[in-house]
Amino acid sequence: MIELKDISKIYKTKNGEITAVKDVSLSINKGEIFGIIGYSGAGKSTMIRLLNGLEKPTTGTVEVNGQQISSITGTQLRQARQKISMIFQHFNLLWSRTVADNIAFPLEIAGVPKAERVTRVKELIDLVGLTGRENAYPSQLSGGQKQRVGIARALANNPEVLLCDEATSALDPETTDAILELLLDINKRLGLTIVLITHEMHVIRKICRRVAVMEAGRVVESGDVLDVFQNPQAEITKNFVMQVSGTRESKESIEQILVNYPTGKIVKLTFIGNKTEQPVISQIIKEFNVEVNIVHGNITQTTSGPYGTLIVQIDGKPNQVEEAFKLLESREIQAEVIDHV
Ligand SMILES: Nc1ncnc2c1ncn2[C@@H]1O[C@H](COP(=O)(O)OP(=O)(O)OP(=O)(O)O)[C@@H](O)[C@H]1O
Repeated sequence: MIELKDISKIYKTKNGEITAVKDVSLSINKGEIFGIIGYSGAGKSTMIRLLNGLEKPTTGTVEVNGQQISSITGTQLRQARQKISMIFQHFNLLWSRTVADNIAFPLEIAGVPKAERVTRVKELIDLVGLTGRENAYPSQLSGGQKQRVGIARALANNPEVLLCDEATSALDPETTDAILELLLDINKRLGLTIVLITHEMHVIRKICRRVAVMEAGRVVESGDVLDVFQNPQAEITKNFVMQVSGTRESKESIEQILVNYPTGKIVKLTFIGNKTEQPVISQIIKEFNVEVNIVHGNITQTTSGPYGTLIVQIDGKPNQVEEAFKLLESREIQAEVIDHV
């Protein structure tokens, strides 16, 4: 559906060249929700602009829905862009138009006749849950409602791809979740391909099936969300995963435990899928006569299943601790010994 091949984007500025995107190759499947995560300056916005043809890559090719966006121009590009819609962090609504008229705007531009527009706007208002608010102005809406208008407007011309540029970054956590649920629902109902950029792992965890992690213009890691959560490779990915596993907060407790309990091992266990439901801790206590102190525990849902982390101190005779590790390994539970913070 979307193919990025060896993309680099170099901006020429007064102060020299800036490489915003470097050697990126990515494949995004039709109908999937794909996340691109990175801190500020990683190159995410540039990636979005390359995907919708607002920027041309310096090298490499961008193909969307069978069309090489990176090489077409003029009418051809305008037509292709009608099938690539976008929602924004600050909604970008027209403040002097009502909800219904904002949603009708792209239909007017596409030359859709009035009667058809009215029907379509009604459908879209129902789809995003804004029934009853048709005649309100953006200034009378909450942030979540504004983003619902943004989503309805983006869907007006039946796009194939929806690009989400930090679409929930201006919203509070509850509203963020409601908007992410709506995106998930739209993805399921319409089979729409969604690419979202964010700096929040929570967003990735909640709705993406696959993720690419960007740092300094490069994709440093990519794969299925659960795999990346269970086995993050790059340092930056580990930091992002800590955002959802809550292990960052437990740093102090681990420091304290290392001081208070110099014996035994502090271990981070990572469980995924149905392994989160196994009673392994009670089993290692019973079978190997080890002591287990729980330092931190957390379980969250991803679209591919649950993901849990548990930080424990395991103490006992060395051979028994070793046996306990073997049991964990045989259950495919990842155990990582933490010997410093
Ligand atoms: N039009 C431009 N001209 C010059 N440099 C640019 C331009 N657009 C982006 N850059 C630079 O490219 C790099 C990547 O920027 P980009 O906006 O893509 O990152 P980002 O991950 O989206 O970060 P943010 O969330 O802060 O926008 C930055 O160093 C930025 O200053």
